[in-house]
Amino acid sequence: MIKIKNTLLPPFPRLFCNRHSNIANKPKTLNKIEAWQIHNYGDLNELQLSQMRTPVITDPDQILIKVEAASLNPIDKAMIGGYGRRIFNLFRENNLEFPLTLGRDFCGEIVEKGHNVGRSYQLGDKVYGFIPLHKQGSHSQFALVNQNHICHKPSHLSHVEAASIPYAAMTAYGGLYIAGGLLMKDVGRCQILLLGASGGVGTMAVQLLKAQKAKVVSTCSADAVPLVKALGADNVFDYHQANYESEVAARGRYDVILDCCKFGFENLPKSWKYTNFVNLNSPLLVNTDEQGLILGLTTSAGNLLSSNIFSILEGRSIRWGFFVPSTSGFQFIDKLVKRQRIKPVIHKVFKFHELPKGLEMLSAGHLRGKIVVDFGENL
Ligand SMILES: NC(=O)C1=CN([C@@H]2O[C@H](COP(=O)(O)OP(=O)(O)OC[C@H]3O[C@@H](n4cnc5c(N)ncnc54)[C@H](OP(=O)(O)O)[C@@H]3O)[C@@H](O)[C@H]2O)C=CC1
Repeated sequence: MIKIKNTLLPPFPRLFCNRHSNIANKPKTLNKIEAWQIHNYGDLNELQLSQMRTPVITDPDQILIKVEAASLNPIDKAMIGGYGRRIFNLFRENNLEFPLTLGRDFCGEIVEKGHNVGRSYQLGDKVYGFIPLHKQGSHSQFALVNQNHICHKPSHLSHVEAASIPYAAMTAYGGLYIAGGLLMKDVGRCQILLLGASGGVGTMAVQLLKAQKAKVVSTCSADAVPLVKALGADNVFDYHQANYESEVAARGRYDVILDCCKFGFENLPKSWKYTNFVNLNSPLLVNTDEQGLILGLTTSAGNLLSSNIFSILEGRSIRWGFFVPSTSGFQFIDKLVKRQRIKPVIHKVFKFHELPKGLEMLSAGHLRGKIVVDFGENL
């Protein structure tokens, strides 16, 4: 059931937005926009549809977006449970932890901009992009974003399609290119193994790699094999089949194995040869949440070191991959999207007021691409 909570925040001074605003696109009552927020950590029941003031630009690089669509990501559900709170709270503006708006990417329209934002972004422009984890998110009718974290919406995509891409693609980029080291390599000569290629991150990773002519071997469930093949993967193996481990091993050495399904380094068959194994579910944030910053960081460093001790001797390394809010990374992805080398893969679309249903579906797993929330004309 939808719960509505009134959380009218005190207005901040309008320091940086001066004349760059498009009042016509704002809601009639500025004090009453809606956002999905949590007021405590817990389970999905903590999520409430709150009424709040339209966010106000406080940084000259900020842009106010009227959000038209936003995707759902596993991190949204994890953050409802308090995941990452110790580290993210270090960077939150005004130490404002609650109410917390989730949502890490979006597509929408520029309605206001700070005075550092140049002519390349005009009021009324349609853009898509991402929001770093320590910021208030995009599951809100209006959201503040940084001009370095957006690009113009590709004209061939709908707002729902465009919103499905940024966070998942940037996680694939962070895992493969930054943690996996592909930035330093001739990707066309690399062979990559994607574990869990059917999900949000996996479907982006396949397309990113194929756009650069890498050899891509991937695993997924039987029903997703046609999808992953259609995205371009060279070999796709159903991980429920008894012989899949030997089939994967038979393809030879992998420059990177990207784990998009919590497979775990410790569960890798000995027969799989690789240079870098990238885990997208590092224990870093869980350790700091549970043990505090110093002990958590120390434990995490110990975890990483111990899993690497024998690996390094054998010429391979275990790494942690993350979503990285990289401007150049997003520009790289945007180019591939605009050349139609990366296409959106959407599992299901929910309306704004149905967002918790989307998170329930996400929690149940077995996704084939992204769940996206369409904000529609509900302002
Ligand atoms: N560190 C970071 O910054 C980030 C980390 N992540 C993490 O990355 C992972 C991927 O995220 P995302 O793609 O959004 O998640 P999804 O839930 O969209 O995708 C996971 C996919 O893996 C499949 N799968 C499950 N088990 C296996 C298996 N043993 N072998 C092969 N495929 C399997 C699932 O389908 P099926 O079960 O039907 O086979 C599903 O399609 C998540 O664990 C997430 O927590 C995501 C974003 C950022």
